[in-house]
Amino acid sequence: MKVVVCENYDDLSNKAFEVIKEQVVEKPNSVLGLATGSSPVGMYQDMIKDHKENGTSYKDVSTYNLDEYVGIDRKDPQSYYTFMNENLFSGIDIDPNNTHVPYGNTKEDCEKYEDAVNGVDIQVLGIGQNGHIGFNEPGTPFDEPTHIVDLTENTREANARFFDNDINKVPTQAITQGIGTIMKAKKILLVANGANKADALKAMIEGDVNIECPASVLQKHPDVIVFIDKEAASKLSK
Ligand SMILES: O=P(O)(O)OC[C@H]1O[C@](O)(CO)[C@@H](O)[C@@H]1O
Repeated sequence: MKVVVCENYDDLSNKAFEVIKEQVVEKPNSVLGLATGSSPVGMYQDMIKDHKENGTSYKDVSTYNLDEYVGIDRKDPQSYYTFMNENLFSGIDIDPNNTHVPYGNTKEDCEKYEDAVNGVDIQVLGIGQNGHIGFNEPGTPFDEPTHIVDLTENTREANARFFDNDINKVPTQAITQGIGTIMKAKKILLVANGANKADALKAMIEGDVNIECPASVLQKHPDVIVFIDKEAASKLSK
């Protein structure tokens, strides 16, 4: 696992963007695994800016997102489908038919998505304060495929900021790629910033590989690059 401590959020976003750009320029029909949450927003802004200024094209790129709330309308402003359209897809030349965000709440919905997610070249990840990746909460087996998950109180509290600061408005379940799905990606690019991620990053990078910190599984992946700011790195021993 390569860990790069960056000056600040803009710096880490830009470094992460450069990795994506290199991938897409080298292989125009790349498959990107994408994440929501606030962490990758700066990287998405850099992708949009670069597309507009330098013409980097995403027309042959396919994307598969990690997760979506259960029971939310796709057009809801807080759905991850809306998030991706607003924060990335509408700003680049990607073919909407090549973008995929999971949806549904049945075993069949999960199996269908699991079968569709194939050949991901780079998987972008954020990390939850409790070490979750995608919506794989602590205790999730490492070989789990796409599944429906009950969100923890901690995750719902962290996401209440998007729901008028009212935890009761935060959905209680999500559909998420499993850790087994995520680990199949050829390369993993994790971005995180802020002191509230410092414990999770310490457990992910320096802790035992343990299902209590889902992100610790990344220690077993052969090609992981982590871009974090100084605050997020503040609890690392070196
Ligand atoms: O980037 P944020 O907003 O801190 O979120 C971190 C993680 O939490 C989630 O948004 C889910 O709660 C993940 O999708 C994301 O990786």
